[in-house]
Amino acid sequence: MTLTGEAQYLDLLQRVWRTGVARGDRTGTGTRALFGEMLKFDLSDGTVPLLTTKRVFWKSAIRELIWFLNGESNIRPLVEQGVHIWTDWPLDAYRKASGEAISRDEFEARIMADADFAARWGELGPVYGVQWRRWPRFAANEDGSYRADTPFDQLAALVDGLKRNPNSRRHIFTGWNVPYLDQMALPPCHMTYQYFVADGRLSGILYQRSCDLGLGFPFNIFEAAVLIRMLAQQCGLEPGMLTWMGADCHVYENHEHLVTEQLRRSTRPLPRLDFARQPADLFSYALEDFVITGYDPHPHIAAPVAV
Ligand SMILES: Nc1nc(=O)c2c([nH]1)NC[C@@H]1CN(c3ccc(C(=O)N[C@@H](CCC(=O)O)C(=O)O)cc3)CN21
Ligand SMILES: O=c1ccn([C@H]2C[C@H](O)[C@@H](COP(=O)(O)O)O2)c(=O)[nH]1
Repeated sequence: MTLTGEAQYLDLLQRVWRTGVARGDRTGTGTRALFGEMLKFDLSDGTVPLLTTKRVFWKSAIRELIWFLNGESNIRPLVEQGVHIWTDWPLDAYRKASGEAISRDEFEARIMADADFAARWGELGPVYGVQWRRWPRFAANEDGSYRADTPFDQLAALVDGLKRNPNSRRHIFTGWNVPYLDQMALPPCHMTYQYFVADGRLSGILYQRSCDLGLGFPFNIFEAAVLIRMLAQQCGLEPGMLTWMGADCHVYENHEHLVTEQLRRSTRPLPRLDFARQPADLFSYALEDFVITGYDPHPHIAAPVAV
């Protein structure tokens, strides 16, 4: 039987948990993993893959997506909006550098209160937003040396390309800027996006090199779908399919309670997304523009994030 929608995710979660290979990992937590998986979500009926077998904080996800689209790389604007998902990495760096046993709440309070502190300690490096909107670019001098040129806006170029040349097979953007990876708090996980226009519909593929199925996936798949919807709205297209390709698909060993509980639950209909208005461009959306209806999830399941 071919699984659709959220059932595919639950199936993957179960297969990874039951049959995944045990692997040590960078964080020291331990994972079970399968390599090379694909899931497909039909967006053409207006629904979005926002999981129903646990509550997903979709407003945080949209705020993160808007933060990427704004080209941001500092946690301060997220923290100011009550989004905590990126705090642990700068917090860990600060604790190691200062030796202070500062709590997460205190750290976030300082980030909000003190702009200089935020500039020094809230920075994630040239992560997603920077590469999406300001990929560094160089121009050759006559003597063969290079000088910095204006950065390249991959997202603006993508929208332009989708409008001007829908049949192109080159509608791609990526955060994987190899020489800058070691300056990033974390190299991109949802790293490459490609789009396809046919019969007036926009489809997309997300290639994710590394996926925390418990905590990362629910945000990643929803944001990838929302981005297709935004691009489609901007380009006068209808939504098509979202294909998700996961390379290292893992479940952290300390997420057993999440897996067990979530697999016990039955899926409910996926919610739909509508837009309250048509913003002028891809970079002018606000949270209020996203109207989610029919979201009736099972309760949230808390799980620790591996840092
Ligand atoms: N191990 C790991 N997993 C990830 O998913 C992940 C990283 N690291 N590092 C970078 C980003 C940050 N992202 C995160 C980080 C934390 C949550 C998280 O804790 N989510 C909880 C609570 C959300 C909230 O409080 O708003 C959840 O239940 O969804 C989700 C995504 C995705 N990424
Ligand atoms: O959007 C994201 C960001 C991160 N993750 C997960 C995947 C891994 O568990 C970690 C990153 O660790 P690496 O050692 O760099 O692979 O974060 C995610 O699922 N989604």
